[in-house]
Amino acid sequence: MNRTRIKICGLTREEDVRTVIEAGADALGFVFYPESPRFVTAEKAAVLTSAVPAFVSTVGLFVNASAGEIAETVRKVPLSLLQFHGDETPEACHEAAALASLPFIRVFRVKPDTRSDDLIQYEQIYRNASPFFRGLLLDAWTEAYGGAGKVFNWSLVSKGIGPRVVLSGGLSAQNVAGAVSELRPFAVDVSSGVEAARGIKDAGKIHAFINAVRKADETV
Ligand SMILES: O=C(O)c1ccccc1N[C@@H]1O[C@H](COP(=O)(O)O)[C@@H](O)[C@H]1O
Repeated sequence: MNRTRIKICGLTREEDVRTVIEAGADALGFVFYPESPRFVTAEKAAVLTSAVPAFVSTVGLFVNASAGEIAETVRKVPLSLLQFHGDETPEACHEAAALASLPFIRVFRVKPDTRSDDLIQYEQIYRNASPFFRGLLLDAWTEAYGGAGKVFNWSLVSKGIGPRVVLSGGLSAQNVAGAVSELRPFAVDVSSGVEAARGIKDAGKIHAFINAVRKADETV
């Protein structure tokens, strides 16, 4: 049986962190992008991550932050992985990851004219640029960089999109099983689809999302 890894992103409250851990997510995401409604300061994230047990990952999401800013955050918050969700070049990702001594994933924001070859090329560029690179995260292209709850056209990417690909963009308990069976990503990542309001998670939606992934895992 496949076991799709699950990341729940955009956590801002201790009760939501507890719910996500109890529900069995593999990774928790914290948004260090000041323009996001889910933004948390490093000080707040340090409190939120203190409740995270061993073997559950903590992911720091950044949008066009400098290597120095990221290193400063990492000094205060125990993060396992960096997520670059802006326009960061391969060199910028490598510099920040090396300074922070942390691996990273890089977003590819899928547009209507994206082709499978574009993903393969992009993946190779980042892989060649840095030993800290751990894979691509696919999201729908939006002006706001991410967290918009927007689904991209999955048929633009091939089935079995890659051993390390993280799928995101408008996922929810309603559509995630289809995504897992259709694309077989290594992991799925959700923010808007498990919220009651921006930055406020909904425990029922979190449990429904994780149950839907686990049920789909039984069929692939
Ligand atoms: O969550 C945000 O506010 C955010 C801001 C800027 C860049 C990315 C952001 N979130 C990430 O976007 C994708 C898709 O989220 P959604 O499920 O469609 O809401 C996901 O990887 C979030 O981690």
